[in-house]
Order: sequence, then structure tokens, then C-alpha cells
Amino acid sequence: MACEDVDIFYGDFKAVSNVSLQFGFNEITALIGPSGCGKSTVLRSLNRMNDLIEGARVEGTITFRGEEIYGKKVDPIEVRRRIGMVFQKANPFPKSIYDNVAYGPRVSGMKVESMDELVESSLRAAALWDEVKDKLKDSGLGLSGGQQQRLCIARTIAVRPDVILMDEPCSSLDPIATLRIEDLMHELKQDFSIVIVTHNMQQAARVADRTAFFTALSAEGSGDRTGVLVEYAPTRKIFDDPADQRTEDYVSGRFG
Ligand SMILES: Nc1ncnc2c1ncn2[C@@H]1O[C@H](COP(=O)(O)OP(=O)(O)OP(=O)(O)O)[C@@H](O)[C@H]1O
Repeated sequence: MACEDVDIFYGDFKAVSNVSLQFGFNEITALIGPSGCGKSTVLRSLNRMNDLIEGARVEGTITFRGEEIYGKKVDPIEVRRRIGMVFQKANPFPKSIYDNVAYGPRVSGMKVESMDELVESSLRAAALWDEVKDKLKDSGLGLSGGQQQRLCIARTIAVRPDVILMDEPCSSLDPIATLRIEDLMHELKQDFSIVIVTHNMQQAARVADRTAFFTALSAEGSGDRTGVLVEYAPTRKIFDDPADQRTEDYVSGRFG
């Protein structure tokens, strides 16, 4: 997956300017940077989630497996099936644990030989099966915050995406639940590519193969601040030997 010269607007406001990034398969890429630099905006553009925000507009090229995802003939629902998303706050449906996982395959009309097996394998892949296998009919809302987030990951995996986008998936979790999700991410990258937005630099350093650092620049003559990509490199390089002073200031905690 790649974006090239991407600008993203909300109405007249240019939130993100000139972003070019290539995401590796079976890799975890972290998007980091100070608040308002456009990380979530970029993430949402990768599976056309911005389509759902009134006034949001993407210019430039975003391709997935060589195909332009904003192409006229492309079905955004299919894009979102292949490029799934996990949100900041776990948002299980008010349904049973089983039905949360089965929901996506059912509504997308996926051909499934055994729904029971698909539910089990998705819950296993999300490291939740052992905790819920005896209460699959209970409501997903009855689980702990960390379990709910893993349920949302299972729900995302169930439709067999190629890429999983994660928007600060651990920000409302305690440190133990956070480490659990990070371990899970390491396992998931065997089968999926992952792009994660995180405020937590240690988290980026722990999980990501590559890291993109963004900042926000003030536009001349207006108070608007537009997000730009400063540097994109292997995570170790970003943290140990960044090329740009702004990256160094941010990762060393001097700014942001
Ligand atoms: N739905 C929206 N409508 C209008 N403007 C928006 C919308 N979402 C974000 N913005 C603006 O776009 C800019 C980038 O926001 P975005 O949420 O992508 O940044 P971020 O880096 O993810 O921030 P944070 O780390 O605080 O979540 C900000 O100026 C924000 O106010």
C-alpha cells in the first residue's frame, strides 16, 4: 500500500499536505507526532473512512496492491473489508461475543463453510478465545476494556482483511492490557500489515518496524496548521539517529 503526494482537506482547511508513504507487507508502521498533525486523518484516508466525514476530501494517489483506492469503479465498502480498522475506544456491538465476530462475514455475504470455526479462529488470533470460549452467547459489552478491544480486533480479522489500521488502540487501556495488545500485534503481523497511530513513543519503539513522524506547520497569513510528514524510516533510525532535528526534538521529549 502506498500514498503519493496526498493532501487531505476538511472543507477549505488543508489538514495534511504532500504525504508520500509506502507501507510494507507483514510490517507494522507507526504514525507519530504532536496532537493535530494529521495522523488520524492520514490513517482514515487509507481505507476511505474519511468518505464518511462531511467535507473531507483526499487529493493525490493512494494505492493498494497497485490499484487506486479512490478510483471511480472502486467500492469503498470492499476497500474497508480489505483494509480494516480498530478504533481508539473499543466499540463492540450490543450483541453477543459470537455475533460480534460473525457480524462482518454475515453482512458482507462472505462464503463461510463453518461460522463456528471462523468465530473460533478469529477469537484465537485475537488472543481472546480462552477467556470467552464458555460464554460466547454473553454480551460483548460485558467484557473488560482490554477484552473488548481484542474482541474488536477479532471482529476486524473475521472478514480476512489484508491490512489492519489501528487508531490509538491502547489509549484507554491499562499497561497490562496494552502489553497484551502489543504482543498480539507482533503475532498478527505474520498474517497482516498493520498501520498504527500512537501517542505513545515507547509503544512505537516497541512494536513498529517503520515509523513516520509528522508535525504541523503554520500556514502563512492564517492561524491554520497543516500536517506534514517530516521523516519516515526504520523505527530504530527514527529513535536512535533521526535525520531531521524536529524528529530528534520530538523523540527525545523536547517538543510536543
Ligand atoms: N472531522 C473533522 N472535521 C474538521 N476538521 C478535522 C476533523 N478531524 C480532524 N480535523 C482537523 O484536522 C487536523 C488534523 O487532525 P487529526 O485528528 O488527524 O490529528 P492527529 O495528529 O490524529 O491528532 P491527535 O493526536 O490529537 O489525535 C486538526 O487540525 C483537526 O482539528
